[in-house]
Amino acid sequence: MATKQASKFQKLSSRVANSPTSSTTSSSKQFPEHSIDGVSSPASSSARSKPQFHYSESVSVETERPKENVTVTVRFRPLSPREIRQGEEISWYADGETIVRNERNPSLAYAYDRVFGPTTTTRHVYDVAAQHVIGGSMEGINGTIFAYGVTSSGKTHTMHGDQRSPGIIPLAVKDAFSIIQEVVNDLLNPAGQNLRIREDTQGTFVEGIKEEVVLSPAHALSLIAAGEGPRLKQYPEALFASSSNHPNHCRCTHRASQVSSSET
Ligand SMILES: Nc1ncnc2c1ncn2[C@@H]1O[C@H](COP(=O)(O)OP(=O)(O)OP(=O)(O)O)[C@@H](O)[C@H]1O
Repeated sequence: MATKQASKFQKLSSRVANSPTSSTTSSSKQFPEHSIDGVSSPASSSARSKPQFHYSESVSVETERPKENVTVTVRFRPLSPREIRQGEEISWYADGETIVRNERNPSLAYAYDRVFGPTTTTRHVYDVAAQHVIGGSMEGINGTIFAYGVTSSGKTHTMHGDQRSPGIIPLAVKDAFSIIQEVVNDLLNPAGQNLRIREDTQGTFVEGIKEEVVLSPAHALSLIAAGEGPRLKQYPEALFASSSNHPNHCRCTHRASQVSSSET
């Protein structure tokens, strides 16, 4: 097919930095330099893109976390009405779930962790390529998701979206809050239910939460034990399984001098 202009596509990268105890062994596969999917790679003639050298085993990202720490996902957008009017045609397309191929020269192809065609919804892109980063961050694993691409390639559409089709950022925020359930109950004070998390110049705090000054390890452990009682009453399943209703003990450490100065 004759082409006038490469179709717009943008890349979504997600990075999950493993915790120090996690293995950093890579599962990536090295292409023979001149071959992707049995065809010649642009890597042999140009250094335009690096990702063609590596791709993960991977279409399994939908069901399990990718084994790579850094994954690169490509999303094509459809041609806009204006581009169609101007007679522009698609020159790169998604060939399956991991290959981007050139229409004019089919031997020109790049492989990525995941490739989405123009009919894919943002929700699907999120579920496959981003959700695991949010889940990981809830478990304490640092993660970054960012989009890059030429102007008008669809970065804003993918990351921010709109009311009708929310982007990765609102979907991630919603997910994060549904994971932690938005509810903070004070386990040391039965009256302290559904407390608000607030912020002031000193930092983030839970409004109205009961604070205890602990003076010894035994005192601290007795308070933790006291908090376990109401939690098990509220969430008996916590006895048997790990749940998202984790007791979060606010640890406020003051140096002795600060405590005494605040008492005077
Ligand atoms: N997957 C998609 N499906 C339908 N329309 C899309 C898609 N991606 C982008 N668009 C549309 O294409 C146009 C350009 O997209 P967008 O503004 O997101 O690009 P951008 O990469 O953020 O551009 P810039 O870098 O100039 O800010 C917008 O009108 C947007 O609605």
